[in-house]
Amino acid sequence: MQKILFVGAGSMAEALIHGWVEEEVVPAHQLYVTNRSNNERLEYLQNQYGVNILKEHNEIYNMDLIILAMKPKDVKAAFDTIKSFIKPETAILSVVAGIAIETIEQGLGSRPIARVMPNTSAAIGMSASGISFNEQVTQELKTLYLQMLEAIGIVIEVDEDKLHAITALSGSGPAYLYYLLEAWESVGLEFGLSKEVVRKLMVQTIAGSAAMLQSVKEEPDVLRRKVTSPGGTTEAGIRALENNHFTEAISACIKSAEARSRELAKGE
Ligand SMILES: NC(=O)C1=CN([C@@H]2O[C@H](COP(=O)(O)OP(=O)(O)OC[C@H]3O[C@@H](n4cnc5c(N)ncnc54)[C@H](OP(=O)(O)O)[C@@H]3O)[C@@H](O)[C@H]2O)C=CC1
Ligand SMILES: O=C(O)[C@@H]1CCC=N1
Repeated sequence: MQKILFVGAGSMAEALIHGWVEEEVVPAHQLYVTNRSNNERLEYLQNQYGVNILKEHNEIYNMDLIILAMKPKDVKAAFDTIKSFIKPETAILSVVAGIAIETIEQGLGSRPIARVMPNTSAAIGMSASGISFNEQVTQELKTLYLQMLEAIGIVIEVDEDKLHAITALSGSGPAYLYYLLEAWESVGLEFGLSKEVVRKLMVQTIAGSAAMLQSVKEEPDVLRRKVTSPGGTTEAGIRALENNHFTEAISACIKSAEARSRELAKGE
């Protein structure tokens, strides 16, 4: 894989570039970026990570891998711009939520196509990614993709239909946790603690809980019960969550995201 082009240069492209360059998975000089119009953004990525800016569309012909990293609504326009410049052997890796392999085949022709659903923690080597392939992806190419994704976190191969669920769970997942932290932080401030202190406590609490789940190998409900003393503070807190329909809210959150991914697949 000598030359890799990101078509779309936003948050997700940057997270992957950051992770791959930092983890020395792909040298920056092999990475190229292009977008619709924001040249400043391309210059920022060039200055920050040492990647190349694609100068003209003819250069697309030299790419070994094209990573699709635009919003789902922009996919069609991007296909129209790039399709006549892509050579038949060039592989495609799409991070676009909801857009099916079949749609990419229709837009860019029959070729090796993989869909990956990473998350923005790829930037620090902590992505949780799901991946699916079409039949033209060789075992060698699969292995390469899995290595590239394992270098920036964990990766799980699934049937393409399950990517909707992975998008809803771990693709969008960081945003749910940041949203939780926003709420947590504002209560901490209400109690008169400094933002710095609350942040330190919450980050450590989340990291510690995740590490406990990973190392102690007990179910979340067992770990939860160990924190919850009868008649104590946690019990009071959990009761308030129940009274405010916490489980229903989380279930609705993830199911709405999954349903939205399916809508995106239909072009809605
Ligand atoms: N952000 C996330 O956490 C995750 C995102 N994804 C997926 O990654 C994709 C990108 O998301 P994100 O990075 O957040 O989006 P951003 O809005 O940050 O970036 C989108 C990029 O696409 C470019 N673009 C738009 N239209 C075209 C076009 N026709 N040709 C070339 N480039 C184009 C934009 O260029 P310009 O600025 O010039 O308009 C911009 O660089 C989405 O499909 C999303 O589903 C997947 C997993 C997680
Ligand atoms: O919100 C989105 O549609 C994308 C997909 C997963 C995370 N961000």
